[in-house]
Amino acid sequence: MEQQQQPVPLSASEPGNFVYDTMKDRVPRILTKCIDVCHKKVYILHKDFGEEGRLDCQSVIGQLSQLRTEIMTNKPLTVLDDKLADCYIWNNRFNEYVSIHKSSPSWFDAPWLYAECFCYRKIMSILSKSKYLQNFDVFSDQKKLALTQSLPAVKNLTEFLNEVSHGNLSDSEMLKLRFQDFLHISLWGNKCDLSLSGGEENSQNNKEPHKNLTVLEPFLLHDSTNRIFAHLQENTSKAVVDIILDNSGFELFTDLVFAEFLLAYKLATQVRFHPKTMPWFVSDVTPNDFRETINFLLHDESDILRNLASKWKQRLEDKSFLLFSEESITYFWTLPDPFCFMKTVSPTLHNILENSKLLIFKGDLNYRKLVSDWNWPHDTSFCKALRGFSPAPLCSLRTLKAPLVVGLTDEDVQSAVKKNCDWMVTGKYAVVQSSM
Ligand SMILES: O=P(O)(O)OC[C@@]1(O)O[C@H](CO)[C@@H](O)[C@@H]1O
Ligand SMILES: [Mn+2]
Repeated sequence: MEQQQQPVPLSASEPGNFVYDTMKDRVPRILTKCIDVCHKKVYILHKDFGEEGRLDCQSVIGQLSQLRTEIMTNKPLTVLDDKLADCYIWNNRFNEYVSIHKSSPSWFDAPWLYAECFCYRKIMSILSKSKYLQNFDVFSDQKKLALTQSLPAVKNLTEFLNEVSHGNLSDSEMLKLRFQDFLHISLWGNKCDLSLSGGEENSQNNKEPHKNLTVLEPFLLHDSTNRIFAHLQENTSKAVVDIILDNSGFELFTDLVFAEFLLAYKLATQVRFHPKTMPWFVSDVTPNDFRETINFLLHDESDILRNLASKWKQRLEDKSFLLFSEESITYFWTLPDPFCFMKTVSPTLHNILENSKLLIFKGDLNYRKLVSDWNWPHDTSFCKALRGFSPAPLCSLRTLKAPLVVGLTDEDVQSAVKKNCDWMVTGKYAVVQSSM
């Protein structure tokens, strides 16, 4: 029996793979877009705040440019000197790394999860120290555009939800089929991600996301949907479901629609949403994005969208939708830590999740953190890869955009490799995996 290698964290230390290309090309390209966005602010800040405003903006641009150069030339990461609540935790991670490795982490040699997350935390640090850009979301315009360009799909999905709501789902088999539809629509909504696209527009161009879902089935390498449905059908008296969100725009809309379906058909009594506490991986949802999305739909010219958005506004008021926005709870989601550290690092959040009936983790970065971003053998069980993280029954709805995956058989892997050598990193393939 060959001794299985101990899995290790992915890193960009070896050229010629997706992780290396991400740090060498895609992350610098995302930073260039940030710099361009800030350049457009110089004129406005100069007009509104004179020379002081212009200099403040130029200083941010200079620091972002320096960050980009440091990444591209594999310089060491640094400690942070901002006043944000999690600053000490990041500096603890830096010092822990130095004490183990006897040298500072560098952008290509540090674990990829640490380095990539640190890049977005560094952007936040630079903006937080500026006088006039400290609350500026440098990704805001890209996230707004992603939503407006997905409007045709948003409208068609709303019509589908209305049709289903007027249909008869008393039959459990019909309910299961519609559950499958809305879960899969939320899953495939994860393709709309601006980090993988390097910030390039990546909205939902399939205008009828609820049709031809069967066409996508060959790309769904593992599907625990029925197991998840069975779990939600058990004792539905008090059923809190948590959605740990990923991308704003179309994906957020599909998550809201899925949550609406769960509540309308009594598969949940409350849905709690977990956004990121700061702008993250370009398109990840902040509390502001969540509120602005509902507010944007509230003012759409179509009454079906306005009606749905006003229902969701009401749900936020009656708490059947609950949005976590308090930084003392949300900060964990933007740390570099694998989720198996949550109980120690953020016991408050872990306690909250322990009251859940089901935790739904959306997207690739959350998957990476569920499995510690380690290069596990593909046939490692999903539960083993969680390394003991289980505050409640959980599942992951993930389109594959990073070179790691667990819970697959050899034939699953071989058939995907045959079709597309980049099968793990294009977002074309997906898994629905659960701890149950
Ligand atoms: O979490 P998401 O939005 O599904 O994907 C995030 C992502 O685009 O960024 C990282 C690479 O830059 C990978 O985890 C993945 O490709
Ligand atoms: Mn994302």
